[in-house]
Amino acid sequence: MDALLPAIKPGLVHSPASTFRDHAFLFFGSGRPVNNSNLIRIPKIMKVKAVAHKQSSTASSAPSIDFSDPDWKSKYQQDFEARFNIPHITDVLPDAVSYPSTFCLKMRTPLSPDFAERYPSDEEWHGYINNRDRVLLKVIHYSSPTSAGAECIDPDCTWVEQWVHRAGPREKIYFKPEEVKAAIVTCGGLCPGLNDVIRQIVITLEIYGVKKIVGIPFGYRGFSDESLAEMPLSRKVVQNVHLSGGSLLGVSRGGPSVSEIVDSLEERGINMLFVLGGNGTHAGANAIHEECNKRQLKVAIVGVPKTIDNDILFMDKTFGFDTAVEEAQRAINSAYIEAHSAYHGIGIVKLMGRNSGFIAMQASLASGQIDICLIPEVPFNLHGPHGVLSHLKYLLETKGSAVVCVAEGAGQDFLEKINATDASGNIILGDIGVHIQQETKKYFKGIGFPADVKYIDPTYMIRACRANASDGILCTVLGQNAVHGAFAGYSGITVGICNTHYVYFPIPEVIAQSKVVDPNSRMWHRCLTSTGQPDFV
Ligand SMILES: Nc1ncnc2c1ncn2[C@@H]1O[C@H](COP(=O)(O)OP(=O)(O)OP(=O)(O)O)[C@@H](O)[C@H]1O
Ligand SMILES: O=P(O)(O)OC[C@H]1O[C@](O)(CO)[C@@H](O)[C@@H]1O
Ligand SMILES: [Mg+2]
Repeated sequence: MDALLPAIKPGLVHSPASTFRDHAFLFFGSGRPVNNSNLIRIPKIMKVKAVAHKQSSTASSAPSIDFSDPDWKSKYQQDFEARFNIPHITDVLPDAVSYPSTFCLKMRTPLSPDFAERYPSDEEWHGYINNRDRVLLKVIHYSSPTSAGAECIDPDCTWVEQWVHRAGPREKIYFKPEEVKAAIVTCGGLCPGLNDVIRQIVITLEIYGVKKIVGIPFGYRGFSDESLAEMPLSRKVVQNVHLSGGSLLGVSRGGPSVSEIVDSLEERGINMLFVLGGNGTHAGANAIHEECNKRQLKVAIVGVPKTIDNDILFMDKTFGFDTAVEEAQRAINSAYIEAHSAYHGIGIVKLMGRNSGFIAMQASLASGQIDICLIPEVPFNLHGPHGVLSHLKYLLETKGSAVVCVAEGAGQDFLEKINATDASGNIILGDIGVHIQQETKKYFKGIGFPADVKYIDPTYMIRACRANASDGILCTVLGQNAVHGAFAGYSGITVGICNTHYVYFPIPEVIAQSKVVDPNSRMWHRCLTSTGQPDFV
């Protein structure tokens, strides 16, 4: 162990929970920023917007783990269990009554005479999830902090099991279907699969026996804008909505305050709210959940993470991401063909990804046509002997053409700050794609080296399409599980896929930071292997 120490750069790392529960942990590993972990070093590039600064944080005064304490591991695990505990309506309403579930897996049809009264409660086989079922959050046991991508809690990289709650239907439900008014709202930007999730939520609610289901139009705005009427939803209404992209309900950024939203929930008699959105939307959902608790309302608030950026912590992926990556292939292939067919052709493609380079990285990997992939997490120079431009010259000299894929959040330091935010408080970014295009043209003109530069920005095309099959399945499972979570009485939770299993997370844990690409991960290394690009610093 001692021999390893010089290679280890421990940093004080705040876990996502530290934002909420005054904890911090030492991180041992390669010393590079890590992500997708319960141990997070906050990278410099992180643009933490309203999500984080609207939450209270006392993390800076947090204690760290004392590894000389022989019980540190069990204390860590207890803390973890507490952090990932999922809030339940009985936490604030201890007298809330439960009922046998009306979700019956053996029911042939909701109208079948055999099962008109649902399954008898003494039925042995039921297919329900036990509340104590758990899923392992981390499945790799790194034997050393120097293992690629290692995420270690202590200097010995001790194996610490971290369990999260398994999603699915429970035997006991806390809402009588006939007393439920469920609402669905879609917020933030578009994402392939929104309609698939809406559809599955409606279908599953009906299977439980819910009759009152409505859509709130245009995101949170729909709660306050009186000109926007609720949209009644049923299996019939949503039957084919997944065949097109976008959101049946519409989306928006910004909107009313949390207390206005909860006033509106009360006025409308909504006691189940399904919130589809990204980090910002989930921050809102959690605040709505807390406000409902404060008012002692029996309301279940359940999120479904939506983002093509794939920037939500702890999840294998978010719905829409796969489709966006797939759609990006068209743009990359066009850039490749243009570049390849031109004399000294250079194709540049900009892809979405405000804080995270997942789309750019995966699209580059998938296409096999990218020579240079630039993401927000990995600093680079454009100019200078090790810069992107001189590598482009080398590529033109050796291969005759080159293709660059750049994430929208990359290289923001090169651009003048716009100092503006959108309606939700997200920082408006400068256009790195146009900047690289201009600098590339200038550079080759300056050195008198012919180069034919073509720029493609498929921005909205990669998210305004319908979900592919893989995302369609993910949306189906997430949508169904969202309803199971609400009926089971959980609130302030979100659903996710974790090591291929489906789980519930408490919302604050997944939005504490944006998930980012770990420059020390195997996946980024694979991307570098595939492109063959050098370091640009
Ligand atoms: N910290 C917050 N507290 C309460 N509401 C918030 C917060 N941050 C954002 N919201 C609200 O959530 C909604 C969506 O936020 P935002 O526009 O940031 O999209 P998002 O959910 O992060 O999705 P995307 O990935 O498309 O950006 C907006 O209506 C916004 O007002
Ligand atoms: O133009 P809009 O709708 O604000 O959305 C743009 C943003 O949406 C996202 O796709 C998802 O958050 C970001 O990558 C991008 O910056
Ligand atoms: Mg966001």
